[in-house]
Amino acid sequence: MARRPLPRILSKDSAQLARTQLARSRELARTAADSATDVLHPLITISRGLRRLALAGRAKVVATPKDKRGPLLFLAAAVVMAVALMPYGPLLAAVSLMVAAAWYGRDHAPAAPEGPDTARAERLQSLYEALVPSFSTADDPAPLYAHGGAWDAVLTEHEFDESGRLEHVVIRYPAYFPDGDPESRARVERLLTAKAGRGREYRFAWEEEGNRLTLSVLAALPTGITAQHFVTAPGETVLGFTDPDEVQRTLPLSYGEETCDVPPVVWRTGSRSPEPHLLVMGQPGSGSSTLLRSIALQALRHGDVMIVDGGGTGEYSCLIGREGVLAVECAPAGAVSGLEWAAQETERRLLAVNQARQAGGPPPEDTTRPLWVLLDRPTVFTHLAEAEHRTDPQALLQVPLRHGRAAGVTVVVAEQFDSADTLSEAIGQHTRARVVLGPASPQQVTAFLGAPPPTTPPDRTPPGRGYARLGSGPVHRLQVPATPDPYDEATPEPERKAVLSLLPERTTPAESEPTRSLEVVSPADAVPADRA
Ligand SMILES: Nc1ncnc2c1ncn2[C@@H]1O[C@H](COP(=O)(O)OP(=O)(O)OP(=O)(O)O)[C@@H](O)[C@H]1O
Repeated sequence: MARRPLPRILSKDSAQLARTQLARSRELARTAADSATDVLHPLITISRGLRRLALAGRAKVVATPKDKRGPLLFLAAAVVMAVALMPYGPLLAAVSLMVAAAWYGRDHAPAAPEGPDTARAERLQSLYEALVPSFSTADDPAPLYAHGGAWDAVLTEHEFDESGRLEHVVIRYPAYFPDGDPESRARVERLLTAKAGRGREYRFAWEEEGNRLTLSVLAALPTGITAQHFVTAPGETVLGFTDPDEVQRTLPLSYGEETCDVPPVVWRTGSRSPEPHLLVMGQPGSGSSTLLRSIALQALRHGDVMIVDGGGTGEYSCLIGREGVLAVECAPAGAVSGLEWAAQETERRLLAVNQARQAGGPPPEDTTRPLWVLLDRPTVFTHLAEAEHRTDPQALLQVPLRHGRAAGVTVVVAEQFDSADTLSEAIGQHTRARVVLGPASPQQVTAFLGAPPPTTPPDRTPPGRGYARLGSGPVHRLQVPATPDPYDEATPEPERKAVLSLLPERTTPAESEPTRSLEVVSPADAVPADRA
């Protein structure tokens, strides 16, 4: 299989990756050409001078009347003879010729003006002026920023795209600017976003030690990556894809005959994971069910999955009756019985593991297969439970959330922003891996992830686009792989095929399974006898 840096299908979407590589190669070629020119410059000047002298000599001969050419040639020959007979004559003649050639070979073209053209210089000046109120105080004796001051002392690097829009700029700011204060930073970032042009995504990098702020324009993340078999180790789940400079690792992805390497956001689960449970938050239609489906397909490679779907739209029906799928519950009673079983199973595993440890043995086999509990919109059941005075399924999550890590039980919850305050305290406390999808204000992202988004919000947020943060790590931009419901008629054929190819074998005959309605399997029936 041919491996190329980027397939065409991806390069449309991930122009950033391709552009970075192209820019690097261009930069390399330009540097090599510049170095060669520097080394060969004297030689080039002398040859140019010799050529000019030869042309001047020829022109002189042509301009001399024919009757005077004979004496002229005689005179020249006499001079050559005299020089040849003089001590060091040939050497001195050669040196003089080289000096004359070097003089005549000088480049007389006026040097190209350094720095940006007028329009660009005006933009930089306007950016500088806009920053004056933020980066100056009245009592600064030597302000870096002053009205009418020179922008080139503080905007130390700048790049524009072909259309003349600012693409990258490094800004020096005074040491007294409170760059540790989020509100002061946000004010400057808002201002720069407006001045550099809205409608694009910007990353701001504050270098507090050097008092430097770097603004860079980010290309959109690729949206064309479909669900596929990701090359990961057991215990690793790909949440989506991010910027190349954000993570050390890349994953090979296949597109028909081609492959390309894309940087993933990998979430590690299991007994050593510091972030054993995940909470996904977003607006309706932002792609949280799609992310849960993607996680379920990856989890089923090594473990068992139980799904509790409060949305009740049948988005997980493709998983019903598949090997490893213990239950897909979409009714309140089923959700409660499913989660009761999950809590008991967590306790059983915990006890068995503890007993085995005390006996000095390895964990029993029936505790090692990961169990995943995926809940889409659990607050719907909370609301119903309140109305009917029944058990709130969220209350049953306490044990899997608290002890799941040691028992190999992972909980993933997806909820919408408007129901966030109905989520239980245990969910808030124990879900240290977080994803926010769809349109969200910087304040919402900061409150949910515990850190501000590293980029300005995109103008248009496609489904599956957002931010991810694992524990106290950095906030990553994220694009979830397209993992649509294969039974949805609107799903494009290639994506439908991709998802169907990842589904495990059926354990119930296909005829008995409804195509589009939801079947509810009791976990007690579904769990294999040796694990029940
Ligand atoms: N990562 C993605 N790539 C491409 N399309 C996506 C992605 N995520 C979601 N979509 C599309 O966006 C639409 C909504 O997705 P999804 O149902 O997952 O959102 P949701 O947040 O669960 O919304 P709801 O709660 O209203 O069902 C679907 O048509 C889906 O195919």
